[in-house]
Amino acid sequence: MCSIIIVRQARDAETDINLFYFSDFERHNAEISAFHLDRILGFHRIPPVVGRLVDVIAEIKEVTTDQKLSRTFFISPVGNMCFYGQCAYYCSTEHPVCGGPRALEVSLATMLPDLSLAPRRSWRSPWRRSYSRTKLAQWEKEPAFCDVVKQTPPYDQGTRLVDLIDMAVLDFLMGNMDRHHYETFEKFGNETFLLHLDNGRAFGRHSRDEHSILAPLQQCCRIRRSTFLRLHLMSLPSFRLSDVMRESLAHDPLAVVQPLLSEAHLSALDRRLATVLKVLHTCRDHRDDVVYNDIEGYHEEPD
Ligand SMILES: Nc1ncnc2c1ncn2[C@@H]1O[C@H](COP(=O)(O)OP(=O)(O)OP(=O)(O)O)[C@@H](O)[C@H]1O
Ligand SMILES: [Mn+2]
Repeated sequence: MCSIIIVRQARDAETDINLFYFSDFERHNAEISAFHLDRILGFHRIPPVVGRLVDVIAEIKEVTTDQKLSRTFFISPVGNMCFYGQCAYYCSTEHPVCGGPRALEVSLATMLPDLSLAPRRSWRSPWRRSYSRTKLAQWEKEPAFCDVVKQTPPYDQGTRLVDLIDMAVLDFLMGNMDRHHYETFEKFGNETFLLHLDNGRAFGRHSRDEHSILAPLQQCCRIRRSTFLRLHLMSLPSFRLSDVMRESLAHDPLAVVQPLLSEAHLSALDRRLATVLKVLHTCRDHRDDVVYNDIEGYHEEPD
């Protein structure tokens, strides 16, 4: 296990609407919830992430061999054991990580094989956001941007484009604007799946939907048939996405402390799913090449 994210924000707090997405905190419950959502959507592209209650004193302070980390522990005015560690941003007394008084919620991600055994390649997403407060990215200015992408390797062959659109659907549902890159295992070349790593900035807002995250779907009007069928299934009352997510997240060890996602975040999932299906409906009204058939021999199609 590796890749720890620590609780920084109350579960119900919404990200400040005046913050750029790149200034948002990363949330441990978002990493956990993203793993569950990715699996429920049938993608299986996020390595398992699980919640744990860690004892700040017994499991960090008393066992660390890192002198620099050790020196950042302190007891807060209300008697909680806190630390701030060493990093470029948010590592100061003003941004402490505190136990209550010593228990701390964290997420742990399954460690991928070492890079020496399974090298990975990082790809810039064509729909990445500009990291500037003033500049627009090319995809925000050009309505026919997808036509360019479709002719550009590796998106001109195989499943890469529909895989990217799967990732956009996942990100729209959980409100993740922070998908600038994605990774693949080098060994499989371009005939491979995408890894959906780094989901800590998802589930920041439940009262707003960020439509621009859906740009790849909206601009390309293309989707895997398996994804389309799964989305349709999750919109039916007996398989409602929010219900399946609630049930799935209840299995996480942290669920006994408090639900991993608040009800507001769960119902945002249903609302956003309806939006994705609406976009697909509009696409299918205008084009007949929307559905990429990745499951031959299955004949039923939802409306
Ligand atoms: N489960 C994992 N196992 C092994 N390596 C991982 C895992 N998850 C992420 N990584 C690697 O750790 C690095 C940082 O991860 P991540 O992107 O989540 O952090 P970040 O601080 O948000 O980075 P960035 O600023 O690039 O967005 C990346 O190089 C990624 O490949
Ligand atoms: Mn990141």
